[in-house]
Amino acid sequence: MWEKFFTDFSFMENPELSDLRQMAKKDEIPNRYGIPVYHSKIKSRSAKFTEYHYEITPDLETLFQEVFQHYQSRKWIKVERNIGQSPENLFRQLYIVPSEYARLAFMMTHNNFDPVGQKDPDIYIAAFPDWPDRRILVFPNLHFTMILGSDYYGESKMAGLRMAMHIMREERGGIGLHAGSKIYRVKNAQGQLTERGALIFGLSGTGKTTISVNSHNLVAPEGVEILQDDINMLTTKGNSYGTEKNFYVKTDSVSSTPELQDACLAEDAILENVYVSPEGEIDFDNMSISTNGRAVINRRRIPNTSDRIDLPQVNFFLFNTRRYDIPPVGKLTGPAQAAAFFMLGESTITSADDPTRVGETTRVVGFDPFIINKPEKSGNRLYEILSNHPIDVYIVNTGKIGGLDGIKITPEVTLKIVENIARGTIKWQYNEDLGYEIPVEVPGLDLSQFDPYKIYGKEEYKNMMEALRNDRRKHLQQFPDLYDQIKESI
Ligand SMILES: Nc1ncnc2c1ncn2[C@@H]1O[C@H](COP(=O)(O)OP(=O)(O)O)[C@@H](O)[C@H]1O
Ligand SMILES: C=C(OP(=O)(O)O)C(=O)O
Repeated sequence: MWEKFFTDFSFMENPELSDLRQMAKKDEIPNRYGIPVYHSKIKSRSAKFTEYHYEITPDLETLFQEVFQHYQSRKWIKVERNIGQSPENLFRQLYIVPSEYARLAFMMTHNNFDPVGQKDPDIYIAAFPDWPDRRILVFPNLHFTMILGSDYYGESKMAGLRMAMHIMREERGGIGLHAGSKIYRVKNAQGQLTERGALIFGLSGTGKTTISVNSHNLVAPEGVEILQDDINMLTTKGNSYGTEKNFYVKTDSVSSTPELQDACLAEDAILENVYVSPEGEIDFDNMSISTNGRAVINRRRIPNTSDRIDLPQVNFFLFNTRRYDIPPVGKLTGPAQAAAFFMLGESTITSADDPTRVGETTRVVGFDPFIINKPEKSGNRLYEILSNHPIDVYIVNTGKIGGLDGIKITPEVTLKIVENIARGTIKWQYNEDLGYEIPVEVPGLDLSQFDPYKIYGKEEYKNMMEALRNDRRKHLQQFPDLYDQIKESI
């Protein structure tokens, strides 16, 4: 019966962007830039209200009927878009939403690719933003997501990408990753120009976008190419397909990220839950509407982008981790340890997650809150890919060292480290206490102020790391299908 949502309502099909903006005009907050700004009722993803269903029970069938009847007389918009650009790996997505919520259809249309070519839908999303109960129902086997009671665009966007990542793992032999992508064209230690592809992982607020869009002030013939900032599809061949035509960035970092500023105030930006003053000024740093202000921006307005979004070869991963007890960077020992750190998904809670719990440790498999089920399957797939391709994996600490009031590892320090990773110019040494390599020397940087042994003392730090590694091993025991292969590496 769920299919009826996509066939039996009265639809306006694939309206033009300009028509969608017109239809959403009633929701716009006027501003001096004349760009669309909307304030939604729900301002972040409803993770606690997200349910996964593998069969349609009589209760769900009744819910479908009730919802269908309630919305039957409404006018609807149907948006057909592509996730991904390569004919070899794209996903056709059907999205329906009542026409009162044209702003959501507007953002979805802007964010994704035109549906070139004939193709049956791979992904179905039906949004009922004004249903009185909030429930996000995910049906992995049907490739269908039903959004009840949320008008936050991120819920609709991630419904599509969450399902695409699942299909990638279950049906296409690869793995969907919560990671941005970029290409470095840099001189290595021998002075030769090399091209290195990077995937940048991290939970919300840990610097994925900051690192993904940065130019590192490289000068031609050196340079970067910015590909994606959120979701990538890694294949067993070691290449990675991008997913989004444009970016849906958090606007709290716009003021400190010059690469994003123009794009966020351009005529083709769409802002969500960003503050507008009574005089019509847009203020990204004013969090009174939400700490989760967002913008769909034209990716091509970010310097160093091109039309391509796919990464031909992945050479290294960055696991962004915001912690208070590890050095600014570490190099993992090999595929088993990389798979272990992927399963650990270690970080601390940032203000993007919950401003009242900043600093608490958290672990999310794959640094990815969008894995639907069987996380070990993702870990095993990654292990397999890393075992067959020489991909180096680095832990990048974008937090502080020495506790909540400790020494801040600034974006400048992190960006210099990442540049040197790309060049291959860091001198590494194995550290017994951490169980992986840490830098002895990073050209152009003095990392001595971040030395944990100076901050904590030799004995105390050794004990702290021993406790952490024991805790990691204990945590990983919940993944028995992978544990035996990775336990020695921790
Ligand atoms: N060492 C660091 N590396 C990267 N970002 C940092 C660092 N320290 C602080 N930040 C700040 O943290 C925020 C990270 O936000 P963002 O890059 O949007 O994260 P994400 O894309 O992972 O959600 C930015 O405001 C950035 O300036
Ligand atoms: C859209 C979301 O995902 P991300 O933070 O990865 O952009 C979200 O979590 O609301």
